[in-house]
Amino acid sequence: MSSTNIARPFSGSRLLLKLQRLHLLSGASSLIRGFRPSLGDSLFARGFTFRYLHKISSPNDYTKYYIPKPGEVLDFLNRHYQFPRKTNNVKVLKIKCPKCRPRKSNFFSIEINVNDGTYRCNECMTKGTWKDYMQLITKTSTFQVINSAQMGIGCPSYLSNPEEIEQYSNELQNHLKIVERFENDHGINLTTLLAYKIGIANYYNIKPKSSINFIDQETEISRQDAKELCITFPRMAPCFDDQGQDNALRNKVARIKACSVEDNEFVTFDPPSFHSGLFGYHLAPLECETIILTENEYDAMTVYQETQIPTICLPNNGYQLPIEILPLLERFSKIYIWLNDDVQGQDAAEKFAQKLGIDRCLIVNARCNNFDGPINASQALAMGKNLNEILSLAKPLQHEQILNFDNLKEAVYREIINPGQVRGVLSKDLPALTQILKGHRPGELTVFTGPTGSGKTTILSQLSLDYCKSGVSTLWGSFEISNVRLAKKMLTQFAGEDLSKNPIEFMNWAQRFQQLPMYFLKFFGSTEVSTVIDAMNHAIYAFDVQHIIIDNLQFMISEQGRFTDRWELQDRTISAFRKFATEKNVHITMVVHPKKDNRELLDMSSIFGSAKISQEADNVIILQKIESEDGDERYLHIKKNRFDGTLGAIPIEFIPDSLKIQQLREPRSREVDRSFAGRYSKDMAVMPKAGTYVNLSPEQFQHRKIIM
Ligand SMILES: Nc1ncnc2c1ncn2[C@@H]1O[C@H](COP(=O)(O)OP(=O)(O)OP(=O)(O)O)[C@@H](O)[C@H]1O
Repeated sequence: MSSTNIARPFSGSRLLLKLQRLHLLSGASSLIRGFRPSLGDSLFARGFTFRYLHKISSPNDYTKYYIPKPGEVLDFLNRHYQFPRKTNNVKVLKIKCPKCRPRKSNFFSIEINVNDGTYRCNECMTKGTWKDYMQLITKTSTFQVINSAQMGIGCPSYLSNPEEIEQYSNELQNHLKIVERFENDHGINLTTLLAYKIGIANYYNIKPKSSINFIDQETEISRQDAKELCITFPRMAPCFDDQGQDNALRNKVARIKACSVEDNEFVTFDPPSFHSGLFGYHLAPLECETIILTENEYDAMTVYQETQIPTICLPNNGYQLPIEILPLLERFSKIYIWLNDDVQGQDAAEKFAQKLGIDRCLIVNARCNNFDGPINASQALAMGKNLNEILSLAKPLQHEQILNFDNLKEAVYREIINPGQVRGVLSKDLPALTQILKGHRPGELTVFTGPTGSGKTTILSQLSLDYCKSGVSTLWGSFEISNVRLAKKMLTQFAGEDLSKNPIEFMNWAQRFQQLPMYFLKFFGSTEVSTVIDAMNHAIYAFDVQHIIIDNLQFMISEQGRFTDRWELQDRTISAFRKFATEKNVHITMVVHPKKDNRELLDMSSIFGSAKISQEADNVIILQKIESEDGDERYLHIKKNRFDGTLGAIPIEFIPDSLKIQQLREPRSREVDRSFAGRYSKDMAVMPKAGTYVNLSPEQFQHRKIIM
């Protein structure tokens, strides 16, 4: 490869000027710090320099447009023991200055505005925005959230040569059938495809288990990779190329999303780990102030084709706007957010508007109050709607505490026509769990308990992976076992096989795994609740986390509260997590150990601590273990379900190779099932489908019988 074409990492003052023009300076310091000329010719070094943008995850990554939510400033101050004093102005509080050396004269010298978080010290004259204050107070070490790639699982560099990647778009015109398909199925014409640099390339092993392993002459296991023709959707990022003739700041491919031509369900990213870049970013000229953000590539191309306004889409599969791309959007003063006009899409749109700064965002509703209107831009085009008109009706996000009937009406209607989305994300591995709980919903607290070593972590690992594969961004707080052990368990479950028996497949599965929105807290053992909450807050802002698993409560608060009652500390902790789940609209699953007693079956009263834990929980699941002549039998026993009250139990079996559980289709021991159901006849009396006991309506309950 000739070195003259290599895009070099950012350096020099010219670059700083250009970045200033682009409003990218907040990321620039980290870029300069990330400059590593000694990396030589490695793929990592040959790639594009914007990878350095996502090195730092700290409050500094907040956009300058960020405005704290109502109550956020006070909540943060209390959590960090700042105990503010009142002033004559209700909007202004006095707090200590972290920069001034504590003296009597400068006590409470900072005045902070509780609405926007701006502050000023009357002693040292330091002043700044809310993000500056958060950074002053919070130690960066608090934000210890990592992903699987940072744990060494997966592949850090490109799968293909970055120079080859740049050529993919030239291939499109050799595949006219694919171009025709875009035109006929989506109304997207060749000019638009070329503008977005849509390409064609071969990728390997996109479909799970598609490669073939065989033993060659030397009796070594080899693998034959399965080739897949893919449509490529490039994510573009600005890159400084000072080897070029005009020293220009260009847009280069930072990452590729490749979708199988045969079946667009099969998708891979190259490189697999996240790199900051956006589909269609290059279409926004330097002076451009407005941009549209859509859900996917098809919507982006449709909107651009119809409006000629630069349009980008979310960079990953699912509702995630990673913190690394915020600097790319910093230069726009107006951002239209055009996601699906349904419950999940509008929830995400509001969250993104908050993240990007509500004052510069407008939310597009494709339906435009028309109940049978289109759900997204692609449908709007297919229905012959005028996309410019839809865009012109976009509205800013309402202040959270001011709701008028119109807002409510639209939201209620969205819930009525999308009951499935209200019920939550379905479990693919355990349909019986969906049958009882109806789905995995944001804003809820699930308490999970069971005897020691009965498989709680194993089941939660599997379930969290199950939801994560459906796009639920997940954060694991494993306070008892190390993240590496947990990730190894999860990877085995993800592959569905014992990879130690088939190590040749490791890299293939690891690459897939690292593309999931799965994050881990680095804390281990006893950790202060406020520190954990800070990190959870950060993970929600940075990675749009929707599900948080705490394993387990006792380990997290062990060695704390020595002088206070342990039960009281536990109650306070559970209340804090309950409040957090509701306020941040995330699902928290908390593992709580049971009390030590001799009962064979656990009950609500078996949960360690006071009754507050089960009162605060929306769902209580007990992993029951019953000894029988054929070994032990386990059940997932749903003891509380605030959503619709359905309770039940699911007999499960364990598959040691994949470390997964599955619901038992044929009861192994009828006697055990009969005795279990007998004891819990209030919760369950009938077996409507093999493998599940679900409770009955009061009328049916009169005539209950056990069907086996
Ligand atoms: N249903 C099951 N049947 C048999 N073995 C299981 C089952 N589930 C998990 N195991 C195995 O039992 C061991 C302990 O599992 P796990 O760590 O998930 O239990 P736990 O309940 O979380 O433990 P602890 O109470 O220590 O937190 C693991 O080796 C796991 O592979």
